[in-house]
Amino acid sequence: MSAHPVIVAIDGPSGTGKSSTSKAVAARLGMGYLDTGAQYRAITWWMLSNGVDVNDPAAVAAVAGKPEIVSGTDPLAPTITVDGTDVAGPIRTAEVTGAVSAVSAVPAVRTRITELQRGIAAGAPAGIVVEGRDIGTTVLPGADVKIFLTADPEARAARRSGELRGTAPGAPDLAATREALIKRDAADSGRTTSPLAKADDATELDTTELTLEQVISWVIGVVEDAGRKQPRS
Ligand SMILES: Nc1ncnc2c1ncn2[C@@H]1O[C@H](COP(=O)(O)OP(=O)(O)OP(=O)(O)O)[C@@H](O)[C@H]1O
Ligand SMILES: Nc1ccn([C@H]2C[C@H](O)[C@@H](COP(=O)(O)O)O2)c(=O)n1
Repeated sequence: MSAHPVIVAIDGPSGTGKSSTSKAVAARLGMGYLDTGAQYRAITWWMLSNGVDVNDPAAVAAVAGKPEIVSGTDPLAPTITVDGTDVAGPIRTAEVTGAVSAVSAVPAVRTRITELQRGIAAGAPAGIVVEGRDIGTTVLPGADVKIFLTADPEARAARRSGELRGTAPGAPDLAATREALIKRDAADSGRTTSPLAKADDATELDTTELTLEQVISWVIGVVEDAGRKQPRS
């Protein structure tokens, strides 16, 4: 048996396949799964729903401790609630996507959400795959496995655009999707507190030319290797 439940950090920009890969890896290995972007989206949704000016960092910071955000970590049925309300749908609107980078750049928001994430990871009995932007660098610097996924903006925009066309009538075209994605990456990488970044000890995988199944298999291989290397108890 492993000395402790394995913790896997998967970071990278939007559309690189973090969520799809993390969910599948966690499900196949019987681990928990945490989508940290959903938590930042949830607090952003709450700010917008409560009339907080998301472009005023002081106003956001003043109420950052108010909403109660609860994440369910079953990879086959991940959930997210704010003050008891299921927000899995509302957090994916264009309005939330457009505001989330500003809200998540506020240090008080990051402190609050980081504490939440660390608590969830520490309490995961079978280990957990945590995906986001700063998991390997800041949230869980001691993670057993750190992976940083990348892909060309064109591939990422095509993936997102296909996904949006399938679910949202009147969704933005490929060029608009690419532009929005690059803008969000720049904001997430450029913020002062805990920006999107590869940890020095993370392994980078470019997924541009890979199928989702190839990425999943590669990550499972890395996680299984790390489990084998753990000291036995
Ligand atoms: N290697 C791949 N090849 C083709 N499509 C992929 C690949 N990886 C993911 N996808 C598809 O791309 C879309 C975006 O993937 P996913 O949501 O997992 O990315 P993400 O990195 O979590 O993005 P975000 O940070 O914005 O949530 C999904 O429709 C997914 O099925
Ligand atoms: N660890 C994280 C995860 C996410 N964010 C912010 C920045 C993203 O643009 C936004 C939404 O994430 P997504 O749902 O697209 O994965 O949340 C962050 O700052 N740190």
